[in-house]
Amino acid sequence: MGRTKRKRRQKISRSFCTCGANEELILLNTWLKKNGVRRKKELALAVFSDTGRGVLTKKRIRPGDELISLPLNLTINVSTILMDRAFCSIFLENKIPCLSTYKKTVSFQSLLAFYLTYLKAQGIKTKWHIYLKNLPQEYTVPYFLPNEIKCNVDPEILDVISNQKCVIETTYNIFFQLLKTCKNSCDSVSMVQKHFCMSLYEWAYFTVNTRCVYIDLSKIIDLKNVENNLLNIISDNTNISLCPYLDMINHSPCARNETKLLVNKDIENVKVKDLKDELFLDVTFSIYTKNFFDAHSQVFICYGDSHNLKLITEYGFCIPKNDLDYVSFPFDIVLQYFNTRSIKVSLEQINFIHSHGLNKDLHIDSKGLSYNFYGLLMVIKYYHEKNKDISRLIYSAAICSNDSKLNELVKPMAVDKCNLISNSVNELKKSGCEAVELMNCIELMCQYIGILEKFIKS
Ligand SMILES: C[S@@+](CC[C@H](N)C(=O)[O-])C[C@H]1O[C@@H](n2cnc3c(N)ncnc32)[C@H](O)[C@@H]1O
Repeated sequence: MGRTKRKRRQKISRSFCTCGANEELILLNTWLKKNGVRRKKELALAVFSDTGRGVLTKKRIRPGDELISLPLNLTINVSTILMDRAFCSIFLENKIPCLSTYKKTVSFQSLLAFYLTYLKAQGIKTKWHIYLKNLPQEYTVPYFLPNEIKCNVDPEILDVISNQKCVIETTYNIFFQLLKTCKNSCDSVSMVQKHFCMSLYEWAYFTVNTRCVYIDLSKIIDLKNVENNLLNIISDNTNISLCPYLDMINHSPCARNETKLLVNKDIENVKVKDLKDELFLDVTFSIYTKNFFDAHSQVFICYGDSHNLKLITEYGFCIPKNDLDYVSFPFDIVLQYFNTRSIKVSLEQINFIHSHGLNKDLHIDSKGLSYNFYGLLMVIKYYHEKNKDISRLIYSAAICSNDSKLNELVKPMAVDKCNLISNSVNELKKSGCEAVELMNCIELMCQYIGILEKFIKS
């Protein structure tokens, strides 16, 4: 390749602009440095044309390199909440006996979101205000789509949104009630009482959803033997934390990384009552990459092997032509379909299907029918045939699943679904709405159409 061509190519691949002059980000960098963040000097924040804001490396990065290391007290984790006496008082000094009334009813994610609204309400009075200022103002998840658009969005996506709505509304109502009946009237509590509203809570919920990192603190803090503690209302584990700067790194399915918690050996099983901010100065959370990154390219980590339904609904972005995508067929819909085609399914067959778990994970992906879907169709087609040991047949399906008669059995259903999705996509395109969250839904629905068309042609 000649020099001019090489230069032109470099220009094309450098589709980003750095954020060096952004005042908020300069403040964030200064604050992080002052508080002990260690990160590769060559990392800088930049806005990329394809992924938006992310982390750029100015020099080549190699597998094994540490990207960022944060002292634990520079992350917002379960101990941050437990050490915040005023925040805890909302639950512990309340007219409602909230630890028993709401015992195991609130997910840690919801509590962390509530804590974020509490911090946000403090304005510049919280030590986190520079971090909070640099968080996105809004999120591109379909949860925020207007109702008139949602009616044409795929039911799979709508299912996730409706679960999110249910969790958000239930926990919002609990926190709203607790703020009303809280007996502590210190400044920080009054501030959150004044500012707490649904839009702030939704923002906080999706901030946590899109940015949290898994950190298991169970070896450091004794979170089991706690009575009369805010933790009593938590229904799940507390292993998620907000990590400034680390949460600026975007996702790539090809990225590989690992995290390490480096703990001073004196710190072990600390009792909740003994928690102190200084304790965690010597505990650091580090992330290491296992990839090469060229100079002047974006650094990525992997948020987990995720199909687009999850990426779109939980994180607000999608990966084009994601191999992990699949089209689901709920069992009751499949049964309805058999009914309309006069394909008889006996009670005996239904029992067999349930006892072998073949009523779950029924889907089609780019390789064809899922194992369970294939097994289910075997039961439908061969269960009553003499000389066929159905259990053995299902077992053999794990090794070889190329009975084209079984595909034919459900192709009309795939055709119907494909047409339905195509019509909905056309309606969505007609809406004129160009919001990222809608474009992502359309991308996923088109991916579903592609998967189904391939299956129908097979
Ligand atoms: C942990 S944050 C990463 C930093 C974020 N871009 C920012 O500006 O603060 C996760 C969010 O970044 C965006 N994101 C991450 N990976 C992406 C990708 N591959 N393509 C597009 N957006 C991505 C999504 O909005 C996601 O919710």
